[in-house]
Amino acid sequence: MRSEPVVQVQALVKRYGTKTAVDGLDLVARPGVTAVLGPNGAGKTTTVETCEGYRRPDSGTVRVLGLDPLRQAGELRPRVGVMLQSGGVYSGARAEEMLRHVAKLHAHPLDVAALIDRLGLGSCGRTPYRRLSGGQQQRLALAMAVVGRPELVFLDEPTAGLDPQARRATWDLIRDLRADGVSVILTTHHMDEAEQLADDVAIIDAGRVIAQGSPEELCRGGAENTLRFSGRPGLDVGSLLKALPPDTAAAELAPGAYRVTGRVDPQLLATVTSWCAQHGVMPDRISVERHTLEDVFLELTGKELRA
Ligand SMILES: Nc1ncnc2c1ncn2[C@@H]1O[C@H](COP(=O)(O)OP(=O)(O)OP(=O)(O)O)[C@@H](O)[C@H]1O
Repeated sequence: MRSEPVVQVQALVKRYGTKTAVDGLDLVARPGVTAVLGPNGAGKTTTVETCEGYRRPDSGTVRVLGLDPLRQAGELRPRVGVMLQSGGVYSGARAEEMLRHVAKLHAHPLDVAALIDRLGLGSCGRTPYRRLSGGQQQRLALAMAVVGRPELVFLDEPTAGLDPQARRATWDLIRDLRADGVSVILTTHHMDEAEQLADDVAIIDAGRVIAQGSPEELCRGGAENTLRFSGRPGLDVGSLLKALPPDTAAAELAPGAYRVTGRVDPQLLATVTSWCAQHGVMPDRISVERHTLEDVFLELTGKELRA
């Protein structure tokens, strides 16, 4: 994979009348899968549509594969796949015909039949677009975005409203794209999707990127994690605390149910189990609750992700 950024956005500002939708946004996406997360109205779609060349920045610069999406659109178009939420499709066209048509516009398209099968669209290949279900339309839009073997794909909420099976098929397809060296910019409302698929996550709020990093980095940088164990009631929690690093808390929440909060790393786990061994305690259950991306998001934005 090339290591130069696939998308570079600098100081992007985009206003709609008096409303500033994007407010000096900086974003660098490297090869791989980048998830763009943010609460409703944060400016995700506006940013992505500017990268796709559908919107003109009021100020700032946008480069996609090193090119200007407005001035170099002709050069960029065959190299980039875009999944449109809706529209742009003649409602009477049949699903398979449409996909074959898009495939023909590209020099080295994917195998259309295999892609149809892959996305579970086999039963509706001859169905006119307007008669497809919402989920089928969405999978077709995904197929149309990737069939040309682009170097980079923009996927705007690709699994919104899909059933679990279609969602898994979409995830598998995105993983395969990544393995083939295709970069993906993915906006999503699903934290688990970002955690599962993304090499890098950018959290957008009020028109700016407020945090960016791998899911692990973001979760590590966030608040404390929790370790729970159960043992006999009435253990000397004060003595356990003395064995633990400063800034760690420990408590017996209910008889025999203990909770340790702090930076839970392998060393801390080892300290707790060795303290138990020294005190003749056999913990019958021990668990670590990792801080999730959802927690980080909530802490940073103060908002729930879902609408
Ligand atoms: N065409 C438009 N005209 C006026 N205001 C707009 C337009 N498009 C978006 N906005 C406003 O700009 C802000 C950012 O919208 P945008 O769609 O980029 O956010 P988003 O993060 O994609 O939100 P969502 O998760 O709800 O899709 C919102 O306040 C929205 O209402």
